[in-house]
Amino acid sequence: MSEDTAAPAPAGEPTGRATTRITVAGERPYDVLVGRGLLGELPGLLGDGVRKVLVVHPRALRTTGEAVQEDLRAAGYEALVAEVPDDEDAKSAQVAAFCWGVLGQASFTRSDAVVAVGGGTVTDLAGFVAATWLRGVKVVHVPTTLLAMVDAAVGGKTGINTAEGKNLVGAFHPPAGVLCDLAVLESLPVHDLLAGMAEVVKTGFIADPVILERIEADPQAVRDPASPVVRELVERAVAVKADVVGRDLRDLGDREVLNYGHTLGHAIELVERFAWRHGAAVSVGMVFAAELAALAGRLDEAVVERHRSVLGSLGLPLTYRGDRWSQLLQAMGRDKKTRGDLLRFVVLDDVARPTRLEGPDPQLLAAAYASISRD
Ligand SMILES: NC(=O)c1ccc[n+]([C@@H]2O[C@H](COP(=O)([O-])OP(=O)(O)OC[C@H]3O[C@@H](n4cnc5c(N)ncnc54)[C@H](O)[C@@H]3O)[C@@H](O)[C@H]2O)c1
Ligand SMILES: O=C(O)C(=O)C[C@@H](O)[C@H](O)[C@H](O)COP(=O)(O)O
Ligand SMILES: [Zn+2]
Repeated sequence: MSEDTAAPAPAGEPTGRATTRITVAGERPYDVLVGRGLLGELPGLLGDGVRKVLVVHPRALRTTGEAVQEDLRAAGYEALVAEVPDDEDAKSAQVAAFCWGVLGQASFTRSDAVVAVGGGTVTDLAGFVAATWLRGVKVVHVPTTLLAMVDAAVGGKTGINTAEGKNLVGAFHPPAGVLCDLAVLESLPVHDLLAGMAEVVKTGFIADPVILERIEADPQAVRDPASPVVRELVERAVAVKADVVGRDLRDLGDREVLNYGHTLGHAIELVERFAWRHGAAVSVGMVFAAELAALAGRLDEAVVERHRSVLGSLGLPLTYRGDRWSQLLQAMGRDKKTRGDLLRFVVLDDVARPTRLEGPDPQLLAAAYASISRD
């Protein structure tokens, strides 16, 4: 992680700190910038040779999307916008086809680019559109939710949902750069900020316990997007993600740890027909994974309780409906970590010691579920 002064925070900004630059290694390394007032950095991340840019934004962020379009036009680009539905409705084959139509009508070539302005649903969709248009054009992400800054915009996993489940269609397509402008978090509803904190907590449990200590020290401070602790948490979580995806872009081994809590989490999202925020479902999924590891004799009960206390202090859910177990089991069978009939879970041996649990006994699974289920 390094600091630079390329885009100093405008006068009056609360932190007054320079921009932090976290480089993600890989075939084409790229930078994640964290700071305030970063939009001027967009042309630098787009790089040379780009003439046309499609700005993809959700309905709720029309003003922001159009402002980015205007900035790009002022910088000499031919900029278009594609407005997509809010929330998970953006991640569908129909919406991807709509974006391909816009790119086709405007004759986008391989040297042109896509810019995603939005939460994780929009970075996933726009990344997938960029991965598939002409078999791959540049994408730059401008994440506008905490979750997208710390997780979805970094690492090149892109995708859409199908009727059968989350992210079942997608591609690995790393961005050319990521701009995390913390000022945009100030309009984010607090429940969305806290949903993003679930993925921050995830990186704490799998790799960086200081994240957990910061939240435990002052759970109220993390509800204020202008607080220095939120910036530190963003930087720490991005650093964990950058390290993991820099070693294993294609999810062939190490990267699976980023799926902690997601086996049950994704199943809950499907059963809830995507009415739950991703982060909320992952919160329950992490408590489940912790209970499973404890029942398997791998994790101390104290660490299980630490899951409940950290996630609970953020107002995140810890339980789910007892009457949905068979539906959840069926959905978990389609998780990407499953091999044949063998369910596989990321579990912890301890904090920052992630491992895998393969093919757990069905009775163990049911017992772990009983410990998180409610009427
Ligand atoms: N590709 C990955 O590695 C990865 C990682 C984690 C999550 N994800 C995906 O990310 C998605 C969840 O992302 P999310 O939680 O950001 O949800 P989201 O994209 O649905 O955004 C949440 C809501 O906030 C609104 N919003 C966004 N920015 C705002 C702002 N600055 N001010 C006010 N409102 C704003 C959006 O319109 C939406 O209604 C899921 O589909 C999940 O699967 C992907
Ligand atoms: O980047 C990853 O790898 C992750 O698993 C991060 C998760 O937070 C994210 O939700 C991801 O989209 C899940 O991927 P999937 O492969 O289970 O669909
Ligand atoms: Zn996730």
